[in-house]
Amino acid sequence: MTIVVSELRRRFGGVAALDGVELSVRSGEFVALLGASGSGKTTLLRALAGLEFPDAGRILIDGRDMASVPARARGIGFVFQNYALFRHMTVAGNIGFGLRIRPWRSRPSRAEIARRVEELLELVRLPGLGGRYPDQLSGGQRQRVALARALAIEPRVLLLDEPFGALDATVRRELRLWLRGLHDRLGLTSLFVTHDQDEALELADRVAVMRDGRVVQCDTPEALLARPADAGVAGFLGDAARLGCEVRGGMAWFAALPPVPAEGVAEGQAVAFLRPVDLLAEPGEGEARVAASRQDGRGVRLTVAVGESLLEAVPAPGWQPRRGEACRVRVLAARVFPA
Ligand SMILES: Nc1ncnc2c1ncn2[C@@H]1O[C@H](COP(=O)(O)OP(=O)(O)OP(=O)(O)O)[C@@H](O)[C@H]1O
Repeated sequence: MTIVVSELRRRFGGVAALDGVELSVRSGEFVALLGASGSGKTTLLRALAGLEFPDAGRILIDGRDMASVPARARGIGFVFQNYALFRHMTVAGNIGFGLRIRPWRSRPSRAEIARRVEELLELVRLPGLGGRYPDQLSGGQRQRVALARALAIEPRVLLLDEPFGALDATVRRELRLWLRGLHDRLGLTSLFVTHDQDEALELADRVAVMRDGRVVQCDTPEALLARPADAGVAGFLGDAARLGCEVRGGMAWFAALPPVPAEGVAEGQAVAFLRPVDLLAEPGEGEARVAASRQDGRGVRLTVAVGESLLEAVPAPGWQPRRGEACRVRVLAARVFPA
């Protein structure tokens, strides 16, 4: 299923929640919607699901205009962070709900619904738990039930709004990798809202960055990090430090770092975004000093004091830096925009 959104607008009083959204999702793609709070992510997802009515613009799903298609007829499954399960219903009751409320003509038989529910419980790795009530499950299990409920109608498009927002980091990571596998296996087309950039960059084929009711860039994680469309996107992604500089003769010049190429950027005051992996700290007398060193999942990260700034950097291979040690910092890459 392809999804094409064009010129989509939705106002709430004085607020333009959607201000001309353009987005195109290919069949089978997993796209993350990433953006600050209030940028319009949930409103866009709700409009796609048919729960919100745009003031203007179009939504095409597999080429079909959705304007007059009600939510139930869109063939879309959705999971919201606070889309609570029905507490008075068992897990099996919750999962089969979407099938039981179908018009009788398309409603499967009771036996067929029971069979399908068992299949879905297997799929979300909760076999045998159909008789439990939501209160008897962990948060992660509940979200998997919500997912099974969304999948019961055999949607081709899946919309997820911070589905794992309330879970702790370890469960969250495990569930998102599992979800990505499920998406691939079922051949779904998925849109996933998050404001966790690691989640977006790890999971998605492409990430659509939203700001002020618009998609400002939609690209692969690699392309977003390497070529952010503007300073706003660059600042939002990749734990980048922001450093003032001046562009002269195709180079960006810093107060206390060596210059880097900045081709195509207008001469004058500019701002550079430097990710930790862009800065290589090497032993030796230089202007910088090691302020701190820590190990994270991606290896050793140094905090180096350079002039007035504290910057995150990676150490040269084989070097075991000590705190306070002098070093030199090489800039491997930088994204530079006019100030
Ligand atoms: N029903 C509503 N009534 C009034 N204003 C609304 C309504 N829904 C959304 N808004 C406003 O529209 C803007 C976009 O909201 P939306 O929930 O889409 O943002 P979001 O990117 O999903 O934010 P978050 O990450 O905090 O969930 C916000 O300014 C919000 O206050």
